[in-house]
Amino acid sequence: MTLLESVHGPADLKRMDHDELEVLAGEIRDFLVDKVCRAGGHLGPNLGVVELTLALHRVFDSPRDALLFDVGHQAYVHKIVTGRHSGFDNLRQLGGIAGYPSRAESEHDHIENSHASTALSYADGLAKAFQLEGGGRHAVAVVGDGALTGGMCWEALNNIAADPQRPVVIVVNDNGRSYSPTIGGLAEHLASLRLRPGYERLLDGGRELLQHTPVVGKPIYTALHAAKAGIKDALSPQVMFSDLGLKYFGPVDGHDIPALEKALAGAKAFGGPVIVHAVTEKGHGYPPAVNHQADQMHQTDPIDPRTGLPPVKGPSWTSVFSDELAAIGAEREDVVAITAAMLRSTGLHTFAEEFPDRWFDVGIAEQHAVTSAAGLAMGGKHPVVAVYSTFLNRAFDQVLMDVALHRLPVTLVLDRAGITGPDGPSHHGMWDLSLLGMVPGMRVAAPRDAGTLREELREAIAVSDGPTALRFSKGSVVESVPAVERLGTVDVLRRGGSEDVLLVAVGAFAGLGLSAADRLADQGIGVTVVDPRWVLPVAPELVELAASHRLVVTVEDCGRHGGFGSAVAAALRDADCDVPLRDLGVPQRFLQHGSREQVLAGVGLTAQDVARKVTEWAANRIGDAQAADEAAVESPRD
Ligand SMILES: Cc1ncc(C[n+]2csc(CCOP(=O)(O)OP(=O)(O)O)c2C)c(N)n1
Ligand SMILES: CC(=O)[C@@H](O)[C@H](O)COP(=O)(O)O
Ligand SMILES: [Mg+2]
Repeated sequence: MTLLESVHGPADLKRMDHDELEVLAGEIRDFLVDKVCRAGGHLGPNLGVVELTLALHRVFDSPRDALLFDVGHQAYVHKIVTGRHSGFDNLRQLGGIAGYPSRAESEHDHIENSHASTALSYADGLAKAFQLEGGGRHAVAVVGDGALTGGMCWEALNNIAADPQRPVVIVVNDNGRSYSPTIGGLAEHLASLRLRPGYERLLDGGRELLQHTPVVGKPIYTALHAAKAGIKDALSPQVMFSDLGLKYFGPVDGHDIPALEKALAGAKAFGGPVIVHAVTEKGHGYPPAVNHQADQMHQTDPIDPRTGLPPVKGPSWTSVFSDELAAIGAEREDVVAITAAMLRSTGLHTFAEEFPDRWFDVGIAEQHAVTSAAGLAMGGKHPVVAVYSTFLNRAFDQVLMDVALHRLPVTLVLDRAGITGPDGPSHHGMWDLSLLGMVPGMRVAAPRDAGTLREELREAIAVSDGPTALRFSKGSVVESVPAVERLGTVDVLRRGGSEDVLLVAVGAFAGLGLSAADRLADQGIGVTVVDPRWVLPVAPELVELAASHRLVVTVEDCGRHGGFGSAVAAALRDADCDVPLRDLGVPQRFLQHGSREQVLAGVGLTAQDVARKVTEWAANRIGDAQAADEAAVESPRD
């Protein structure tokens, strides 16, 4: 039996000596490479926190002490040592263990939200609760250098530092990177701390040396001790944290278990707000990750563990956007690009390489990204802010009040819109249409293929009197889903041969709509399928089309509450059009992880499901409508 197999909980770690822990760390690394290469996941971040996680579980007493992981993508080791290593064959798969902490999986898990920069706020709240309960428990937040660039962290630090008697342990997992190297003044400050020997370590070393230096040692030590404050400021510019009222321990080698345990034990005993600055290496121990130029295997699809290479894939929504924006950038020098620490994964890297002065990485700070874009627009630029759909949630007020209120030409590009799959409930991009539908003057496009993505991106960037947004899915994209005609902004993809059913398919669901129409045609139900292209506001041509059919069905890869279907229903009401409408979309629930296809099937968003539902509705509605037509003929109104 390996040491890893002998670990069923943190207590097993506390029984090990440091030699055994070193062996265990090696076994965990081999385990991570093997399992994550097969399943995909966050290999780099987790390889970087092996020793840190072991030390945390040896010094603190989870779950009595709360170990909080910011984002949570780096919690695989935590899961391994809390009795879940057997679940890694199904990591991030339907029914398998989640890629983030999961309260349903373990009492050791707390934060399920994978949105960054929240852990310190949770820690502040938990510390207050522990204090009210009489103390004795520790709130320990592990936050990356990237997450620390998020605004919520600084709101939390301000509060955490407010009470010097309230223990909060903040462990900064500083590997110098988000996906790519972390940017900004804070990152520079952390780097300056990393480059200086830890003040405590230097003091310990000096004390040791002087106490063993006969005769002159003692007076020199006494003099140095008197000058301690000045030495401290000079040796390690930790003043930012200490000026905030936070005790600082570090920098500590994040791969040295004894050193980590010493610092964490000191922090645990301190009894107030304290920072332990652990310096780690993303991908540590696995050269293909350490040397991975783009992002040190921050998040990887299944790869060959020997080569570290993923399978070659076709064009993706992101790659099409990436190339088209760069082409637009060559034509429009007012176009600038903004990323929130996700340059490559949102496809802005091509633009950045071609126009090095016209792109900005703001850190994991979507709120700042949007309002900074508003500033750029006020300055005569046309900013393109590329974020994952789900991360736009935290910048809603900035979109509403900093951009739309001023009718500024900012274009939001929402990648990973709709069900994403393996990253679970806080990553599905199922909120954007409901949010943006509330924003006066906002225009939202949902391309259905590579061709319409290029076209609608250009249309969006051509708008100068207000905000626009584009939303598209995660993964591969088809080049073309052809239209038979265009009515205003609406593309007709298929004429149903009758006026029975109008099926309005949003974005990537165009293919789904056409497949459902094929099934319905086999049953003799004529379905006209259209792609609205610009989904918000609802186009008048769509209302006209609806009015000429007996039943309207909308299908969207977004939450139903306040989504596109709701907007169409409102537009029909406003036009006094009483054609019955049924809206299909993602149910307003938190949906667990699985593949995109599995999650969609789980909520009835397959061609078969859509065809079955339309059949039921059509049978009732069309029958009713025909009966009403016949009645009208027999006894015309007076
Ligand atoms: C609000 C938000 N924006 C973006 C992301 C995407 N994201 C996931 S992990 C990550 C980088 C985190 O860097 P860091 O905190 O340093 O952790 P590391 O991966 O280095 O361990 C980003 C940008 C996110 N999870 N949440
Ligand atoms: C943790 C995080 O927010 C991302 O790393 C997430 O895993 C999205 O990954 P994709 O880029 O594969 O959608
Ligand atoms: Mg980092």
